[in-house]
Amino acid sequence: MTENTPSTHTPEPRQVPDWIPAFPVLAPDSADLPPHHDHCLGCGPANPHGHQLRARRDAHGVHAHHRFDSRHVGAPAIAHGGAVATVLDELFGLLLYTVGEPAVTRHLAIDYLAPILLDTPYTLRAHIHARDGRKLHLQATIENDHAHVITTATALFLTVDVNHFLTHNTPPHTDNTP
Ligand SMILES: CCCCCCCCCCCCCC(=O)SCCNC(=O)CCNC(=O)[C@H](O)C(C)(C)COP(=O)(O)OP(=O)(O)OC[C@H]1O[C@@H](n2cnc3c(N)ncnc32)[C@H](O)[C@@H]1OP(=O)(O)O
Repeated sequence: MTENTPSTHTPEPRQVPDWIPAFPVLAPDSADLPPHHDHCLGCGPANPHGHQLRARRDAHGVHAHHRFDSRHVGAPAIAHGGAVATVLDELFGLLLYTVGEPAVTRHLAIDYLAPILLDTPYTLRAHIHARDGRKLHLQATIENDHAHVITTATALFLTVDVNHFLTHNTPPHTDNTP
């Protein structure tokens, strides 16, 4: 083609890589929600350093039963606050299956009302408190097995389009060696 020949090439629409998950709205049922991707720190089943959180939809939002273990220790026998934050952030991320759109954490606030003990069962719940355009105002709790709320969290997630995840155009890191 010479310099003066008009191009007849039609650009391909931007391809969405298959590692970008769809976010269908899933109905409440007894099935575990799909992970964001296999190596996601919060929910990826193939990430040995991750929390491998498994959550389900319910009438209000999502819930999960979870135990922190020795990988997440802060003070002896107590879960590290950052590990707790990761799991809450993840649970909020799984709420997106009630929204049907990708969104990311803009603000996360946590009240640690009592220590979370390792190797102890907890129930986590999250729901959408309000939506204002792109802004998703989210709330969550962690209860112990006496139904005492020992952690509360709020978050602002902002919906984003798929280009948000294509900025670096690389798939998630799948090599878990340091
Ligand atoms: C791997 C494959 C991908 C898988 C997808 C998985 C997804 C799920 C994964 C889940 C994993 C777990 C989850 C994770 O780990 S998600 C990972 C952690 N989060 C991030 O990396 C996000 C980083 N931040 C950004 O990229 C940008 O800041 C975003 C895109 C979020 C917003 O930048 P953008 O330029 O677009 O927005 P804006 O700044 O114009 O703000 C918009 C509006 O919001 C209002 N506002 C802002 N802040 C606050 C505040 N604090 N209180 C009240 N309001 C606030 C603001 O005034 C404005 O309002 P208005 O003027 O419009 O009225």
